[in-house]
Amino acid sequence: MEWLHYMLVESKQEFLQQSQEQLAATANPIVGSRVWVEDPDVAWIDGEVLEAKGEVIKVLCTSGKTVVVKASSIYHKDTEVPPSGVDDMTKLAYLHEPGVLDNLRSRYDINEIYTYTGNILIAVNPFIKLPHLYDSHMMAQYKGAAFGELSPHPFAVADAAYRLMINEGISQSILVSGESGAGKTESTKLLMRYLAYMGGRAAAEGRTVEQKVLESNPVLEAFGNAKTVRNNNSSRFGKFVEIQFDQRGRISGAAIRTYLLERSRVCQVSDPERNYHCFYMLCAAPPEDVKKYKLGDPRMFHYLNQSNCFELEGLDESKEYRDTRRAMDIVGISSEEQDAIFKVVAAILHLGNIEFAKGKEIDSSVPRDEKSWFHLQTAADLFMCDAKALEDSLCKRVIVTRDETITKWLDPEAAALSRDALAKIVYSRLFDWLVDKINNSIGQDPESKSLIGVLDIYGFESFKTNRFVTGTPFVV
Ligand SMILES: Nc1ncnc2c1ncn2[C@@H]1O[C@H](COP(=O)(O)OP(=O)(O)OP(=O)(O)O)[C@@H](O)[C@H]1O
Repeated sequence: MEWLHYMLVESKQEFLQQSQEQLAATANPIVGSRVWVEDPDVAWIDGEVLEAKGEVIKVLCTSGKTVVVKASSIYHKDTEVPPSGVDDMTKLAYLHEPGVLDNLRSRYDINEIYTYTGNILIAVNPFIKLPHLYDSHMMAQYKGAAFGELSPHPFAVADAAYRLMINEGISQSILVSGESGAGKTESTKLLMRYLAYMGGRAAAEGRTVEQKVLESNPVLEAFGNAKTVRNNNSSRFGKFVEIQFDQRGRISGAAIRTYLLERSRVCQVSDPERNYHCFYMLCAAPPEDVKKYKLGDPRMFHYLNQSNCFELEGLDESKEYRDTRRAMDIVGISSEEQDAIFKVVAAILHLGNIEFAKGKEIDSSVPRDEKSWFHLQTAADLFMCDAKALEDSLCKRVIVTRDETITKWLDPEAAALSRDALAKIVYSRLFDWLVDKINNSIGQDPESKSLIGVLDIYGFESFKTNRFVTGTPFVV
């Protein structure tokens, strides 16, 4: 039950207050009552209290095991819950962790992946396609239905936000939060699809704003997504999509704001993860492009071969390259601009292959061998800059004081760090440029009356030891 995510439409106050009151429900369990106790294998297991002596409680678990636990570590079990669970967890007598997880599991077992907690929607990732849940017939059903009248669904959340915006004239936001791989990006797309359905214009009016927003996804994913331990297509950036509406509630513009791109991934990848998708797809481009950018097998490149994962099951990188190019055409990135983008991507790979050795001066460095000189020259050609200037920027540091400018040599380790810093900054500028380009193509409406924002805050990973701080966890 680890793939959960939460969507919040309005205030979280009510939920927090209620859960705090109900957490206190464990006091004084009596003999014969049903309780939850922690279990090392299944997280929580239910059982019956056999003995209660002050703080010490003896419980006969449903697994047949008898355990002795502290009164403060057990939770009452709600025996009134139907076997298929409840569709809104505020209906549970006890809103504590074992109760919530048990209810989500009961619903998941009958293929109900969505559950409310008041106006929060909780989704459990099904990891299988459920097209019947998201078709136009389903959207028609949720249109105008009161929140809670139909089964829990992202369309109901989007519908409630849309109606509040129209009826009260106030802009709304929907927060999509959860751990990596929980399904936030998929849910964000569903929310946008529904908002497009409600506020969309007729197809006869040409390519619509909502089409453009959805069409920009493959471009953003190629440059901002990567395979992680949890998710083969993990978004490594946060995204706030702002859909703007006119007086009549029709979509009039949109903007995508991105933040916190995980820059360290450009030059540091751990097994079995991968770098950003665009690097691998460029290595699998048609031979003329591979030749033009002096690329080849991804195993040749330091920024890719720190991990042993190069391919993704079921993914044809050369097709991904063609699809990304096509998506770039659609969002209005010209073929000259596309060439410039991929030159930068290739240059970063060459940059990563420059190694440094000690130079003649004390604590200085120079590219190590013929191979490093080749990659330096190629990176400079692709960046369209002078190779000597690039070498100096890696091997020297310029310090400007009030009175003078001092040039300091860097030793081989410092030069390698300076190379990685350049790769990261260039990549993140490229990403920002792409987002600007997409926004120009979608078009914002400075006159818009109100907007609905969808925040997809990317997943935090809960490892035993967190190597990188990848984002700020949200507490819902
Ligand atoms: N509603 C759904 N129906 C079917 N499959 C889903 C659904 N939601 C998620 N998935 C599956 O789970 C995978 C991971 O989902 P998604 O990329 O949306 O996660 P995420 O929370 O955005 O992760 P990250 O924070 O790492 O970007 C998807 O590629 C898809 O295969």
